[in-house]
Amino acid sequence: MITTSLQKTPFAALSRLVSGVRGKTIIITVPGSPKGAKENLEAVINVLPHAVDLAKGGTGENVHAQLNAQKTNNSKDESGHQCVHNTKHEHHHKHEHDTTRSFLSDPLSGPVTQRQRKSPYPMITVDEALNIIANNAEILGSITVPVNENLVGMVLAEDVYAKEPVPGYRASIVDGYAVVASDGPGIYPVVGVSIANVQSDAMQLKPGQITRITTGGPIPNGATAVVMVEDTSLVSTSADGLQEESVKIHVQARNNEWIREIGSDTSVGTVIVRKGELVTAVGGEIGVLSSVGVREVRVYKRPVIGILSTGNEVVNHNEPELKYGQIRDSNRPTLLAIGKITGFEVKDFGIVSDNVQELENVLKLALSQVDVLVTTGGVSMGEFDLLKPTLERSLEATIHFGRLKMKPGKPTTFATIISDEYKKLIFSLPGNPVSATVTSYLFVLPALRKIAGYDNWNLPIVQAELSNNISLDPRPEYHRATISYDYTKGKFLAVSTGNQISSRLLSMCSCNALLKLPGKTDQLKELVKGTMVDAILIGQLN
Ligand SMILES: Nc1nc2c(c(=O)[nH]1)N[C@H]1C(S)=C(S)[C@@H](COP(=O)(O)OP(=O)(O)OC[C@H]3O[C@@H](n4cnc5c(N)ncnc54)[C@H](O)[C@@H]3O)O[C@H]1N2
Ligand code: MOO
Ligand SMILES: [Mg+2]
Repeated sequence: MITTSLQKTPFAALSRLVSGVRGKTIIITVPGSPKGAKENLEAVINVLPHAVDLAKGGTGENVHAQLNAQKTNNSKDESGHQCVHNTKHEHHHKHEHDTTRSFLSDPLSGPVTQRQRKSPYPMITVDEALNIIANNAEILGSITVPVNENLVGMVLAEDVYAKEPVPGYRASIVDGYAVVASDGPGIYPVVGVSIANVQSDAMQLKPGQITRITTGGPIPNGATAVVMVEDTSLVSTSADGLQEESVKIHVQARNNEWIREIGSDTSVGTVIVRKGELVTAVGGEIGVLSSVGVREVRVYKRPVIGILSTGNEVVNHNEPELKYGQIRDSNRPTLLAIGKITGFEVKDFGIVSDNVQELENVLKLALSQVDVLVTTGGVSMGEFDLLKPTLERSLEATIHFGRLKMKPGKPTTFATIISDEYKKLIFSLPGNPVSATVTSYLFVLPALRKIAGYDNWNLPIVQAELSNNISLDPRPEYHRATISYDYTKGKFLAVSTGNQISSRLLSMCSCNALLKLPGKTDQLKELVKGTMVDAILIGQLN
């Protein structure tokens, strides 16, 4: 079965087909895919009568006789095993068992002549891909965490209410004098001082009296307003001249003027943050939670992301010198930075060579430690592009898609694997640096946001006007641009970052938006300056 499959794809060498005999029963395992199952079964179906005969304890002579009669071509290998070649099978080349064994030990030595020449993955649209990802990205559960600056980027797993009122006591909004408003303007004795500080109890104020008060100071019982110090004048002092004895109030205070009532900023029971809302870096959520005495909140667990680069030619970016054919790893530093800045915990799994065993080992190690694994490189049609077969065959991952109708990012691959009861997501992004970066924003980030519990996990989109003509690509393009708001025009303007080839990382520099451009048609070959397009915001507006 493997020999036949190898003529269709070198990945057959990764297959773990097992056949054997238990008692008198022949057991043959075939791959799960209908196509693979059919091909493999067809490869052995003609020898089954012979095998069954032998398994039943027969000599095989009957079958030999039949097969000979059918002019089936038999040959014998050195070990004496029968090797039956199906007459229907056409041999375009000589294949020997030694070669087969070497395929098995190292698929990379499989003959390139037998590689697949068409991708077996259907090309689906970006929207279809996003739907598939959304259906697989699940919340990981929730944890209780303290309220502090580390809460930024987390999403609430519960509605949180104010436990205490703010302010907790009637407080002055200004520096001045607490008065009984109905007393009106006039000269009054200063009977006390209420500064913003701990106090044993509220002071008492009777009509005809005033107290000095500072901003935030507790309003004495009986006071109904505060008059600003600017609206008063000193009349008399204590004998030593250090204290105010009486003060003239120049204005008519209104009832409750300059007083913050208990709970007037935040009343008990107010919803501060709702389930599904993000604690932003703007600070409001953390500030309010702190102000009302909420010391802990329940938030969704944030996914831990693993990042690795693949490729024999890829070396650490800080390598002092490059050998001929080597390339510095720009994908890993980029993706680590994106993961970190968007608020997720990232783990670095380094650079993995294009070797099935090494890939399998590192992928397994990474998947034991992370919720989402992001790899770059090795997903297209080259004979060293091993991610897809390794994921499917060595890790038993389910590949949901392996080719997208988009530029950059065509070979973007998405797989899942059930591990530790959780469904883990694997994004195998294309190796081209721009493709890896763009697809990490378009696919990985929304998935992370959905797992982290965001109500709205999609990236924001605004409309922007093209500042240049742009020729369209046959595939819908995610064109890198810098957008900024033009106040005179009252709209966003988009300036292309130049040559958009997927290897040119400079096109990502100063880019804050991905323009969604349609694929080229006979009717529409370019978008002209002035056209309004959707711009997916991936960076800050400056
Ligand atoms: N016959 C076909 N060839 C290619 C197709 C296709 O459909 N048919 N697709 C092309 C497209 S589109 C892309 S995108 C790339 C994707 O390639 P892979 O994901 O297989 O990535 P590699 O082959 O490993 O590398 C591609 C390119 O990127 C460089 N690279 C890889 N990793 C890094 C890194 N960490 N840092 C910097 N640069 C990296 C690598 O050296 C290659 O130049 O396939 C096309 N081919
Ligand atoms: O789709 Mo590839 O990502 O153009 O370069
Ligand atoms: Mg490749």
